[in-house]
Amino acid sequence: MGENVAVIGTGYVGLVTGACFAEIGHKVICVDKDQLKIKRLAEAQIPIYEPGLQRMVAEQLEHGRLAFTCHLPKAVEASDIVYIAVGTPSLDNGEVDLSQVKEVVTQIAEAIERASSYRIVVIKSTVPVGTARRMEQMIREGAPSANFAVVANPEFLREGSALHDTFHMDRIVIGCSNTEAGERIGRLHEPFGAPVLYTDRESAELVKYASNAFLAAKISFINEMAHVCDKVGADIELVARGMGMDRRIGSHFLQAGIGYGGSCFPKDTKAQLRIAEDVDYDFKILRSVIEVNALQRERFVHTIERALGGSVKSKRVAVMGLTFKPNTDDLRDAPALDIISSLVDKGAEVRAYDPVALSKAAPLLPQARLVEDPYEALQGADAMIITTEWDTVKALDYTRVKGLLAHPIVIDGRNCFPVERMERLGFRYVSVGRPGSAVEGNA
Ligand SMILES: NC(=O)c1ccc[n+]([C@@H]2O[C@H](COP(=O)([O-])OP(=O)(O)OC[C@H]3O[C@@H](n4cnc5c(N)ncnc54)[C@H](O)[C@@H]3O)[C@@H](O)[C@H]2O)c1
Ligand SMILES: O=c1ccn([C@@H]2O[C@H](COP(=O)(O)OP(=O)(O)O[C@H]3O[C@H](CO)[C@@H](O)[C@H](O)[C@H]3O)[C@@H](O)[C@H]2O)c(=O)[nH]1
Repeated sequence: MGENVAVIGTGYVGLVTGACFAEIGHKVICVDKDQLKIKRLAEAQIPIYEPGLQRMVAEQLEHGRLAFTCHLPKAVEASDIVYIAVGTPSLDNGEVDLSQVKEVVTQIAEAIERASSYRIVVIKSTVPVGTARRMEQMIREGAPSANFAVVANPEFLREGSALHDTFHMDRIVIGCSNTEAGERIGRLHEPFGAPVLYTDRESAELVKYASNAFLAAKISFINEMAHVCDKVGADIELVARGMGMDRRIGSHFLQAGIGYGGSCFPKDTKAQLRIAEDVDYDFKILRSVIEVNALQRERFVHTIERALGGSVKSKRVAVMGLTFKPNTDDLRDAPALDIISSLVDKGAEVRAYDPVALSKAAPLLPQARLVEDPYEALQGADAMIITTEWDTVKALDYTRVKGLLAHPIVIDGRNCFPVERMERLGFRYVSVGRPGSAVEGNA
């Protein structure tokens, strides 16, 4: 049976959640305080690049199963289940900024009090352990006579494959203190066909941070192994493949490169570290994971310097890819941004290409020339630098690329090509952790 669901916050998570719930037959109202965004969404104009999402939103709007509003109280009144999917960014000290969550919880409490019928409030935003319990207290204080339950239901989708991830979830984690409310949230998800794990709310909140921290650890581990490979002449791709064939390890998240970025791993690893510190626990592994990831960007800049004879001063470089990974236009904590800033500080002239994020990147990169045509970026450059493994970058005509570059040097932070292929084409090819493509000198 379809439920009436309100989703508060129309960022990646809110929008994908709302559209997918509508797709499986629920009636969904998405709420945001950004009026312009809501006006555009109501016309099926999507502010993010996410394959398939625009079409799904347009179809669900047409079917009348999806609506958009700025009016939170009305949406809560019209719904039995209220999802919170607002942002939880990092503060400078690594702590999670819960101001967006607190703001909506206050408004939800007022609306529930007025509605005077049962509501399930679900926190989907990534929040520190204990937040669901504190939300319940906040709502109780703001709505003393309300009948409600608070459930923790963290989100595990990845940007760029968000719809696929939602329809092929490995698991749904539902943290609740009230079994009936938890089971209703389980039934809400039934059409997705994923296994459900019911937990207490604190454990559900921690599953989210633990999962991101563990995946980030896999990445930092393989990046450290890549440095060892460079020094001993082994091939990180083969090492990762050999490790991944062991089902206890698994083959995912063992791609060496320039480190993780994005809106989640950097902030969530810092938040988990902070959560541990708050209970007087020094989470040593996680501290190293974060440190290694920061170093990875610096090391890549040193690799570029060494490949260009020791300095990038007055060198022109073409940077391919700005987003933190392909198939998204999200630039939050994208490694390319730090790498470009550092190259510019060291005196390089940077031209950068990205297939979808140039307009979002323009205010963030005033020091670089942003170009829509990758070949224009490469014309006369001293080196090509690959920072995001976009298909459009991998599919360039590399014979033409070689002809355009002033020096045939490709420094690939994402190991896009077999070393032999690039050598055959006549490039000096520098990549991560592979024999024949390391650059001399210490990392
Ligand atoms: N982005 C991802 O891939 C991803 C995946 C899993 C989990 N998460 C988590 O999900 C949460 C949301 O992430 P996101 O990337 O979608 O966030 P976002 O910052 O892109 O979007 C948040 C939205 O909430 C809106 N908002 C803020 N305050 C509001 C209010 N008072 N009323 C109505 N709307 C309000 C903002 O206008 C914005 O549109 C975060 O906790 C994040 O850690 C994100
Ligand atoms: O083997 C790998 C895999 C990923 N990355 C990098 O890691 C970052 C994150 O990638 P990915 O996890 O695919 O993207 P996100 O969209 O940030 O998704 C992560 O963060 C989300 C927000 O919490 C979670 O919901 C997802 O489960 C989790 O994968 C990117 O910079 C990737 O380039 C690597 O360097 N090597």
